[in-house]
Amino acid sequence: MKAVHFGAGNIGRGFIGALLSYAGYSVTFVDVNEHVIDALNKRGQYTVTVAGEKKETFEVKNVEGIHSVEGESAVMTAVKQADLVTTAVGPNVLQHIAPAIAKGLSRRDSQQKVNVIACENAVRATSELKKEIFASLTPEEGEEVEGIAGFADAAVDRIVPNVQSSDVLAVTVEPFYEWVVEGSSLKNSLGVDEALVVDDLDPYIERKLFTVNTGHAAAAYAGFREGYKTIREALVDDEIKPLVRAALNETKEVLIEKYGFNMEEQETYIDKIITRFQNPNIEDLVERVGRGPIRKLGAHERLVKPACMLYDIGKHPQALPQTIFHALHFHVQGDEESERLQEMIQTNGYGPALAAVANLEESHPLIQQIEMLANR
Ligand SMILES: NC(=O)C1=CN([C@@H]2O[C@H](COP(=O)(O)OP(=O)(O)OC[C@H]3O[C@@H](n4cnc5c(N)ncnc54)[C@H](O)[C@@H]3O)[C@@H](O)[C@H]2O)C=CC1
Ligand SMILES: O=P(O)(O)OC[C@H]1O[C@](O)(CO)[C@@H](O)[C@@H]1O
Repeated sequence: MKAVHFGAGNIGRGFIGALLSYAGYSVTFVDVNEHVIDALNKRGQYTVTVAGEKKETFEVKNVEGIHSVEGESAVMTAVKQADLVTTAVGPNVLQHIAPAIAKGLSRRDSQQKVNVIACENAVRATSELKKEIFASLTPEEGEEVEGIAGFADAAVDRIVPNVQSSDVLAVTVEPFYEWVVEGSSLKNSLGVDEALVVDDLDPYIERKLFTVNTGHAAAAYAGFREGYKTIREALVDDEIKPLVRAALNETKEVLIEKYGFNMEEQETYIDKIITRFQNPNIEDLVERVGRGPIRKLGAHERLVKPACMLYDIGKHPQALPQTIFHALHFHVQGDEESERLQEMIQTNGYGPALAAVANLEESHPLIQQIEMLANR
């Protein structure tokens, strides 16, 4: 079985690539980072360190790389021959890789099926990728591709921090992982026993995004504001851990209301996730977890969406707006979104800046609450 995976970064190497290789796929990584691609081709394998109570390492074998720009025709050929195409490039990059995937898919043998799965932290990222792919195809090509390619949405959960190492391929992961794939869209069997294939992804993706990612963001943005370097340091703070829990209690209400999750199960899920954030064997920087604040403050994202859902049912969230207010202070040199956000705030103020990035009216109660926090 052949897989082509776009994005040989933390999740690409530390989670999806490793899982696929273990399941028997040969994995061709496509990336813009030539050092990573050269190293993959030179060595054909890399080391993953699992940071549990005991550190364990294993080798991911049967891998190679293609540079996405220089190797454009090789990318097309790889997609043309693949059984599976996956991505972990970041939701905003999907539009840039879509044309190459479209080219490869449109040149396939019409009998040979393929699955496409975007493994990004976003609700229904594969559906977004599919739209971008079809935008590059003629109606005839689109019809052909629709017949042979299964576009399955997915949720990915594993904390994979940045590591400082002289080995460009080295990656450290937490022991926990969960890959949930919506089975109804698959065109053929995924062949990965570790993947959880479900009929309806919505409850899984929203539960994950509004618990793991909301909680992580709450720790990162409050931690950044208080001057902490890592998530673990932030969670030792007397005020930050209660804020994270309060934010997750608010998203818990949304999840119970929308999907009927069991209260106790959700509380156990929250406890487990906070314990994962505090993993003493992982150094995860608040700058990594908070990166890209404009995307994270989007209308369908981990902070604004659950807050708005609470207002919609007549509730008055406190911890989520407080977290959003912290997020509006996130400013890291080199994080282009954080720099742009600060410029927007300086020009227009907190409320209008949030209204613009979250696509809300300035009269929305969340914007009013942010203005109140800003004027305190
Ligand atoms: N790191 C984590 O703990 C988790 C990350 N995710 C999601 O996984 C996705 C990737 O995140 P990470 O692996 O952490 O980021 P990363 O920055 O480590 O990896 C992204 C990779 O994509 C590559 N890339 C960028 N533009 C490209 C292009 N045009 N063509 C090909 N490759 C390109 C980058 O060079 C990089 O190697 C994101 O959507 C993130 O939300 C999801 C769960 C956990
Ligand atoms: O910043 P992104 O793109 O969501 O990806 C990094 C993510 O990885 C995690 O650390 C673990 O899933 C998230 O909480 C964090 O948001």
